[in-house]
Amino acid sequence: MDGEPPPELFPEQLAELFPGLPRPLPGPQSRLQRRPLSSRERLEPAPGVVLLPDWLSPAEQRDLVAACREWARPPGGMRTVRLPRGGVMSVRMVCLGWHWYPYGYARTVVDGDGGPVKPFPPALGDLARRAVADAYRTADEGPGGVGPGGEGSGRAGSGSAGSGSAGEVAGVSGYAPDVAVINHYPHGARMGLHRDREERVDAPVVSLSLGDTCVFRIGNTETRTRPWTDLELRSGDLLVFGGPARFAYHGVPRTLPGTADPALGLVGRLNLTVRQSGLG
Ligand SMILES: O=C(O)CCC(=O)C(=O)O
Ligand SMILES: [Fe+2]
Repeated sequence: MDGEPPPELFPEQLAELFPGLPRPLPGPQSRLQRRPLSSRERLEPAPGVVLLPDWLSPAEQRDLVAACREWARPPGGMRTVRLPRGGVMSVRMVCLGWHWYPYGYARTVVDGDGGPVKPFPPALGDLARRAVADAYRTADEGPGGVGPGGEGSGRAGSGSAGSGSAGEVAGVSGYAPDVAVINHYPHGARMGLHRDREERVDAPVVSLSLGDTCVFRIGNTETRTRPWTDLELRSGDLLVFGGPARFAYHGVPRTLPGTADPALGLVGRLNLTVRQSGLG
């Protein structure tokens, strides 16, 4: 993640405030298209970006929420993140494996209680590997039934992977995730457009959503401005961005408070991104 401008500033607001600002020409990602916000089909809205709705079963979602509660405990637990220029992120965050702070990785919570970062759980690595395999599975590889829900769920492998097939996406073979960044979005929280760029390798980012629905914006690799695509992410959805989209700007303009299933027992939204740091 980077912080120019601070996360609370959105480029469309900038454009409204300063209508005279020159608009950058669409970059190589100009193929990004607007899609219906609420489609529940497998979606590949841009090369390298794959959304698999309802990838996690309700039981897996509950287990992950319970695990997040444990990971949130001190030391090295859920913290408020301060940005170098004085801003405060509206999400709260806890990391596993490596501690992300603005803007780097450390083994201890250098911008919090100084505690050691909790270990990256092997089970989360397994889940992320399965996520990447499901996301970039080509149509002719068949459903496989390895995703949560298994065969017959009508999800895994249910579409053409297009340019996203595993053989072509950087960092898929030998994918070795070692970091999880867990964000809690209380009502009203959001995350400005940024790139995940503290990692030293280009392996895909795996993102799992729990609780309230959000609007997730994925843009282009060049600028914080359009073209971008808004996707609705609901509890249980898997989003993977890799290959040409690995370093695309992305963010969460808003969550939809109260949309979570009350049975999940979660107020707000949790997002887990699993990454490969390349830090060794
Ligand atoms: O909450 C999300 O869906 C995105 C989180 C994110 O972009 C990040 O943690 O870097
Ligand atoms: Fe991010």
